[in-house]
Amino acid sequence: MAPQGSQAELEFGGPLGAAALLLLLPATMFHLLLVARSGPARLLGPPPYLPELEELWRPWALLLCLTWLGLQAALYLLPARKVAEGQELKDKSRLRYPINGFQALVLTALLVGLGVSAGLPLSALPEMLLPLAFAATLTAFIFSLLLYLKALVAPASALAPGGNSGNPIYDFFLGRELNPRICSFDFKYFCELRPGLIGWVLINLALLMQEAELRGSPSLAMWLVNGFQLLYVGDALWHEEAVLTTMDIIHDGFGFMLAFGDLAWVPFTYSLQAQFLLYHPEPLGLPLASVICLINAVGYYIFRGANSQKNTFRKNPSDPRVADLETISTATGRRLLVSGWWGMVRHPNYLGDLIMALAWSLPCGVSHLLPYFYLLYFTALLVHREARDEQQCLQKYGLAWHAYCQRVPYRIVPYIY
Ligand SMILES: NC(=O)C1=CN([C@@H]2O[C@H](COP(=O)(O)OP(=O)(O)OC[C@H]3O[C@@H](n4cnc5c(N)ncnc54)[C@H](OP(=O)(O)O)[C@@H]3O)[C@@H](O)[C@H]2O)C=CC1
Ligand SMILES: CC(C)=CCC[C@@H](C)[C@H]1CC=C2C3=C(CC[C@@]21C)[C@@]1(C)CC[C@H](O)C(C)(C)[C@@H]1CC3
Repeated sequence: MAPQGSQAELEFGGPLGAAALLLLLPATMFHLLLVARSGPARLLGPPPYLPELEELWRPWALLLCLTWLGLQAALYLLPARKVAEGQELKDKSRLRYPINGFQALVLTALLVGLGVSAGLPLSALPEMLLPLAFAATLTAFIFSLLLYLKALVAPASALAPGGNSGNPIYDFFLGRELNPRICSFDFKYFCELRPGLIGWVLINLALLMQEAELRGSPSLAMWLVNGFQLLYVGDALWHEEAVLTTMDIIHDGFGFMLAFGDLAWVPFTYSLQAQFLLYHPEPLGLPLASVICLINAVGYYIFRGANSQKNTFRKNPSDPRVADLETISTATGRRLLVSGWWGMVRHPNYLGDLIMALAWSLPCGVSHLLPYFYLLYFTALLVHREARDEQQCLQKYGLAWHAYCQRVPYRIVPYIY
């Protein structure tokens, strides 16, 4: 049986914060979906109208959602080019994970291509976003409830460091079990990278196709947003193994926050720029488009460089690509990089990610705040995430972390933050 009432410090404002987020996150998502299609598209104003339950709840939407999850689960179960080992767990064991996410993306693209050429009306998807988002939210709620119940019978060694406070709302939100699995099927790893991320680019593509139907061809702004975000998703799946060292996989339990985040929030709010462009076309000239591409390329260069440098170093510190970098030792035996990307700021990967977020919004112009929602939300998420990670690193590395902070004083943006 799981121990109750763990003494770990509560995050996200404790049970009250978790209860507020349980309501606020879905409400924000529906607000964004409604506002994006409204004429004024005012992020901060009231929604244009409140939809009736009949507009949200459609059994076919739930069926479509479950079919999508089933398809992605089937692709996950296909033979993988590689099986990777995760970080060492409390009981000293390591879990094994299939590396076939990019293969799932390519196979999904082939299936969708075949479907479209056989008459599948993909461009009708944008009209279905509201009921689909409702179905995805419902799925995430029910799924999180099942995960919570599953954790009741999990051994103590399988529980996450947070998410086991004894308060049911807080634990339901944060997630109790670290790596919930049935046989070798890992629910958190599966959800983190596949249905939501691939769903996001599919929604983007449907918006691009509908724009082509409405206006004769997709706009340059729509091409850029689709291209940038496809690069981001393709990159995540290509470097799938790197997700095994992220905070979500190593530290966070699998509860409502990640289930809703992965299955509903990512596909329906990360596609906001493309949604906005469908209803609010933005003329974009080649010179400005080139500058925006350059900004995205700089962001991607920093993001990929920093993430790959850390992953290479964590996998094999004597790899020639990182062997010359300066490091400091810690009492745990693990070393910390203090030169290269990780000597510039303490989270260079967040900096690159934020620069890309700016490039995704710029094609939408500056007439509305709405397309900049992702940048604002993401800044808040990463600042909060950075603080959580600092806390965890301080616990892990103690004095060595202090030394690293002295050596590299800025967190995300050099000389600013
Ligand atoms: N698009 C989105 O919505 C989101 C994207 N992201 C992206 O996901 C990626 C992963 O982010 P996240 O999991 O938060 O964190 P990181 O990948 O930055 O991992 C943090 C960990 O890296 C290790 N580390 C920190 N400093 C050093 C150092 N100097 N040398 C060596 N190791 C170090 C520590 O773990 P240890 O020492 O134990 O290895 C630390 O806990 C980022 O690129 C982020 O931008 C994140 C959230 C949302
Ligand atoms: C507001 C809310 C619902 C919070 C939940 C946060 C999640 C949406 C994000 C937490 C960490 C994430 C990561 C990615 C997507 C968003 C979530 C799930 C990620 C898969 C995006 C692609 C990147 O390349 C990545 C693999 C590094 C990244 C990992 C973290």
